[in-house]
Amino acid sequence: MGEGARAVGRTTGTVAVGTAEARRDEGWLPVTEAATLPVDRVHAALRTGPAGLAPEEVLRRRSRLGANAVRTHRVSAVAVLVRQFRSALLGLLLVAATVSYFVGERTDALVIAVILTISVGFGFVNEYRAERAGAALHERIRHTVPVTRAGRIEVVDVVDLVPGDVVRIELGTVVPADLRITETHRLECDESVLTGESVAVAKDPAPVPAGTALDDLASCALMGTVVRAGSGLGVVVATAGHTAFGRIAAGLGGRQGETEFQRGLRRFSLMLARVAGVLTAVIFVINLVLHRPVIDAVLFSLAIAVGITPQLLPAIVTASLAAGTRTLARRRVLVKRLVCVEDLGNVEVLFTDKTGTLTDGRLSLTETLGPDGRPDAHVLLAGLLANEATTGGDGNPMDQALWAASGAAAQPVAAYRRVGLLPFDHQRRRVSVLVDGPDGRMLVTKGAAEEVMALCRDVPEAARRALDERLAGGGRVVAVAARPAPGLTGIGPDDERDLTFGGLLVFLDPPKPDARAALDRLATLGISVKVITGDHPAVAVRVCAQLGLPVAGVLTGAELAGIDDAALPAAIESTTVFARVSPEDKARLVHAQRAAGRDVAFLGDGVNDALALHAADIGISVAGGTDVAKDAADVLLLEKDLDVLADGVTEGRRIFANTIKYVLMGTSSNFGNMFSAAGASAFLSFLPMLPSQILLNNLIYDLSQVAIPTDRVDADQLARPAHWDLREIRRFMLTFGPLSSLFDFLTFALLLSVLHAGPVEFRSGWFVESLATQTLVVFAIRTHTSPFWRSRPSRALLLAALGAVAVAWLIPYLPVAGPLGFRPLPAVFLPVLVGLVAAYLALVEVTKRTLFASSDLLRPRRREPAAVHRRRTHRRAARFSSR
Ligand SMILES: Nc1ncnc2c1ncn2[C@@H]1O[C@H](COP(=O)(O)OP(=O)(O)OP(=O)(O)O)[C@@H](O)[C@H]1O
Ligand SMILES: [Mg+2]
Repeated sequence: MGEGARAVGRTTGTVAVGTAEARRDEGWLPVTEAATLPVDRVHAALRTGPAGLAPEEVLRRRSRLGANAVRTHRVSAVAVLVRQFRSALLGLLLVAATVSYFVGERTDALVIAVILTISVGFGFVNEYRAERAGAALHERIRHTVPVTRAGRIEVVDVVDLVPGDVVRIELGTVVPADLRITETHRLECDESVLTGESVAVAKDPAPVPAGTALDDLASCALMGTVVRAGSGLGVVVATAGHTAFGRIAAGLGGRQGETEFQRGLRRFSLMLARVAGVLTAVIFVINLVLHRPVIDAVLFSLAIAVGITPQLLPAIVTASLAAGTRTLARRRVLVKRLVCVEDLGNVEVLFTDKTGTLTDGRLSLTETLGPDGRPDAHVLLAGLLANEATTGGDGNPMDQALWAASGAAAQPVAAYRRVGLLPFDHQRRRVSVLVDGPDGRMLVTKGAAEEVMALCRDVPEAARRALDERLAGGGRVVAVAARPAPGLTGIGPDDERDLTFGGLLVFLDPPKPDARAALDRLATLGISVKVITGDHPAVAVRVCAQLGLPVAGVLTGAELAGIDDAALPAAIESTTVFARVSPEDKARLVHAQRAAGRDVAFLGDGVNDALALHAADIGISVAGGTDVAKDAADVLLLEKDLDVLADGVTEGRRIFANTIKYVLMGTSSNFGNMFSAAGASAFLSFLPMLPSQILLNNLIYDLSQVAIPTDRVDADQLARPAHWDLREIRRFMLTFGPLSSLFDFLTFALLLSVLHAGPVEFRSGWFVESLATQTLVVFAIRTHTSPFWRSRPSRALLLAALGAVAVAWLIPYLPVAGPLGFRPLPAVFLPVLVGLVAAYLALVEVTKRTLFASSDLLRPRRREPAAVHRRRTHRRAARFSSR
């Protein structure tokens, strides 16, 4: 058990029995109690202060209370091994084989033991490697937060937080522990992960009355929730399992959440297990009625059950996902968790920002226009004054571009002294400064052109015309404006009024040439791309036109405000460009799309994108993006490029398509064969296959399947996301299963009546036939194309399937044939078997056409709200994971 899990375990007891004093002795406070205390009492109780803890004290608390983790990603070989035996079937089989060993059937029991050992070892290696890959992903990802310790601000891994730490949180931050708020600047948190309530909760340092419920704790920020607006400072009062979030996460199980693939497989396995259970009971009874030895009957029926249940499947899916993450890493796409590959495959709608994705992202100043709409170098001065960057190259891209402009050095910036700043924010979309200069004290504003114009007393018609022209040409334009401000000492948003229009700054950010091809690729993947930007609609529309992205409709933030939640999904459906939107709008759009049942990806790199990144099914950011965005994202692109994103989607869908191949194999011949063996045992005077032979058959079959993840996938199976549908799978089973059995009985009839086979020949012949039908059927069902040879399988799959048949054919000639109960087949068997297998495959091929044509295996899924919530909690919890 990891430290986090241990902390969780220990807490549950403490919370139940501990007194407030006892908790203080341990060095933490329940958030409900801390919320009622004044800040200085909280500081005193936790022996901390505004300057934070000393490093030695942090270490002491860390070792006493453990990591601030609710998950562990330590891989324990022992745990993986134990899990291999968790199947009751294997246990029963081992017991039965042991009994059989002592009762007399020594060789058979030994053979069973050997085969089981190989199977278990194989499952172990697969699963262990996949788990290691998953853990390696977690090792590489760090979620950090700025913390004040011993008076200095340092960036600390969230799992290293201890009670008493002083933490700064801002827009988009996931609150890293239960915090008692000490200072706020319009701080609001989205606590829906805990309460299910999506309305943001305003925070304030004042204590709340005793007995206040968790969802009303205005003086605290709760672990796992997201800062929806503003910023603040808080002191950690409780970590890990001592928090409400920690308890919820523990309730979901300490391990990482199951993926939809895995859940689908588990249900599928369960379905097969039920069938196997019934079958086993029936065979057992039949064999008893026929007075066969009990132990033989037990072993035979258990072996059949093992043959039907797909033990290896979950491990193989995890291994495929792990291989997928490696493939993507080579394309410079980093996923934070294995499940992300699967989520990428599910994407139906992509919201993307404009700058850097559709455009180059390198802004350069091209024109400065005066109020008369004509070039005017003087306008640049205002741009340099209302500017948060310095010549050193920090600040936002637009401000940097102004400093980099050719005329910048010549501007008399030095003649002005800044006395106040109202920083840029994505809601206001402007920045203002207060400067003292040759004309006295001035307020200078720079921001979104039409919005700044609206604050001006009077804007010349020529300037408006110039703006419209530049926007239509795809230029990014901001306006500058100013007014004298004698006596003003600081600026608030209300001071940005009665301005005198100063001019326009026009920037060029040309479309990315290769974005066009990437957009086409996303379209063939059935993904609808929507552009979401804080920029002017005309600019976004222009870029779309240049890249060939058809624009169905345009909505601005102001228009969105007038659309209620019920009407929003329809509005989104008919819109391609969302412009002049705020960070909140971005998140609201994502929420609405998800609520309408679509799988949403959001691509963005700014602080203003963090909320939407959290809200999306899969958040994607860029290596060069802001820390908050990178922290919020599930996937990081090392290069901001839509094409690699298309790779990610393809990879996710490829893995799913290949997983379905296993399932269809399992439900067709494999199931049919086991069913036939069971049936045959009722009317034959001997067992149609020995238990050890069934297990060997199953082992070879399993081994041949390992090549499936390498298989090629037809384009039609990649064209849209696919989801599990158990009913469809059952339909396959009820069609292909009996079809396979039909051929088995034909084989039995031929073996017995025409070839006069005795028990040993019968088993040898059927061993080969059953393995050939089980493994070769993959070529027919791996593709919807007919005839199947028009779609080429991967070489590894071809070799594995043919190899399995060859091995089955060879075994009777090997020295092990004796102990295994086989004998070489007479020459006439060969053409007969070849004919049977060919006829079987032909029939599968014909049946598959009708089955695939009417199949809805690719049906879009309906999502249960509870599952969505659970998934989000798992995802949030994954960021608090330690070894
Ligand atoms: N440094 C700045 N000073 C003044 N105004 C700015 C500045 N940066 C951006 N703006 C204005 O605010 C608008 C929105 O910018 P913001 O960065 O919020 O957009 P965004 O959603 O990130 O857009 P994109 O899709 O281009 O990344 C810009 O179109 C511009 O008009
Ligand atoms: Mg941006």
